Amino acid sequence: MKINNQYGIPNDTVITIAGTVGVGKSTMTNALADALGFRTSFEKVDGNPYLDNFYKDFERWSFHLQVYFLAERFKEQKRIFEYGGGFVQDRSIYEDTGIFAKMHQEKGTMSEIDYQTYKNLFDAMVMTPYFPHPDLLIYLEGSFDDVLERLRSRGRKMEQDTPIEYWREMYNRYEEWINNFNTCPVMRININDYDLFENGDSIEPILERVGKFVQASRNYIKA
Ligand SMILES: Nc1ncnc2c1ncn2[C@@H]1O[C@H](COP(=O)(O)OP(=O)(O)O)[C@@H](O)[C@H]1O
Ligand SMILES: Nc1ncnc2c1ncn2[C@H]1C[C@H](O)[C@@H](COP(=O)(O)O)O1
Repeated sequence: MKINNQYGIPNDTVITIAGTVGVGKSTMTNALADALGFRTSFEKVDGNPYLDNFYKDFERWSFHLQVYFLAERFKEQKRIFEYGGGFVQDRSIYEDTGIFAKMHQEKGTMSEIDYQTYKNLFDAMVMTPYFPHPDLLIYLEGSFDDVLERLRSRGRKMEQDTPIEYWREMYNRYEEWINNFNTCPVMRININDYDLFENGDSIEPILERVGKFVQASRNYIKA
């Protein structure tokens, strides 16, 4: 096991960043990958052939979008595996089903049949012993108002045009989801506890915590 950093984080570690839309996952992904010399895996928003249409008509496009995201994330998973790890990933695959697909099914914007088809596919591809889970899921959390402010400041039109209730519903679901998530180790970070723009050094304590988490979970697996 090779380690090229002072935090004791092995070079083959896979870290995934989870959290609601706009909370700061992409920014954190870049900061951690830069600090560790890791590769990044981003979800593509530009060039996503369904996303714009989805926001205009959930019922029509939710199944298509979920299948698209699943295929994209699975391809990324394969790439991560082929490189032998050393990645920071923007959004976990678990949020697709645990948050998005479930929410649309329960709100009636994805039919029960479509949801079951999607869920069967997801379980067959992901929830199997052959699918490598990340070493650590970093969950970013903050107040709803702070997240909304970030969403506004980012200014993606399709998200701005979506009613605030959508983001509130998602925010509440995220809190419940993370409290019950146990597929891989979780480290929670409050977005008020660091500032990657004004104080680049605030990544340091995060890296130290990541090192401790990864070592503890690898020792646990070995024992
Ligand atoms: N630590 C931070 N402090 C202040 N603003 C941030 C921070 N991280 C992200 N942002 C801003 O919040 C918005 C959403 O961040 P982003 O990383 O794109 O979120 P996500 O990937 O979770 O959707 C962007 O405008 C980004 O510049
Ligand atoms: N699985 C998904 N279903 C619906 N919408 C999704 C899914 N994954 C991501 N999205 C949307 C939400 C945002 O508008 C963009 C990008 O997400 P972000 O949290 O900003 O990285 O895609």
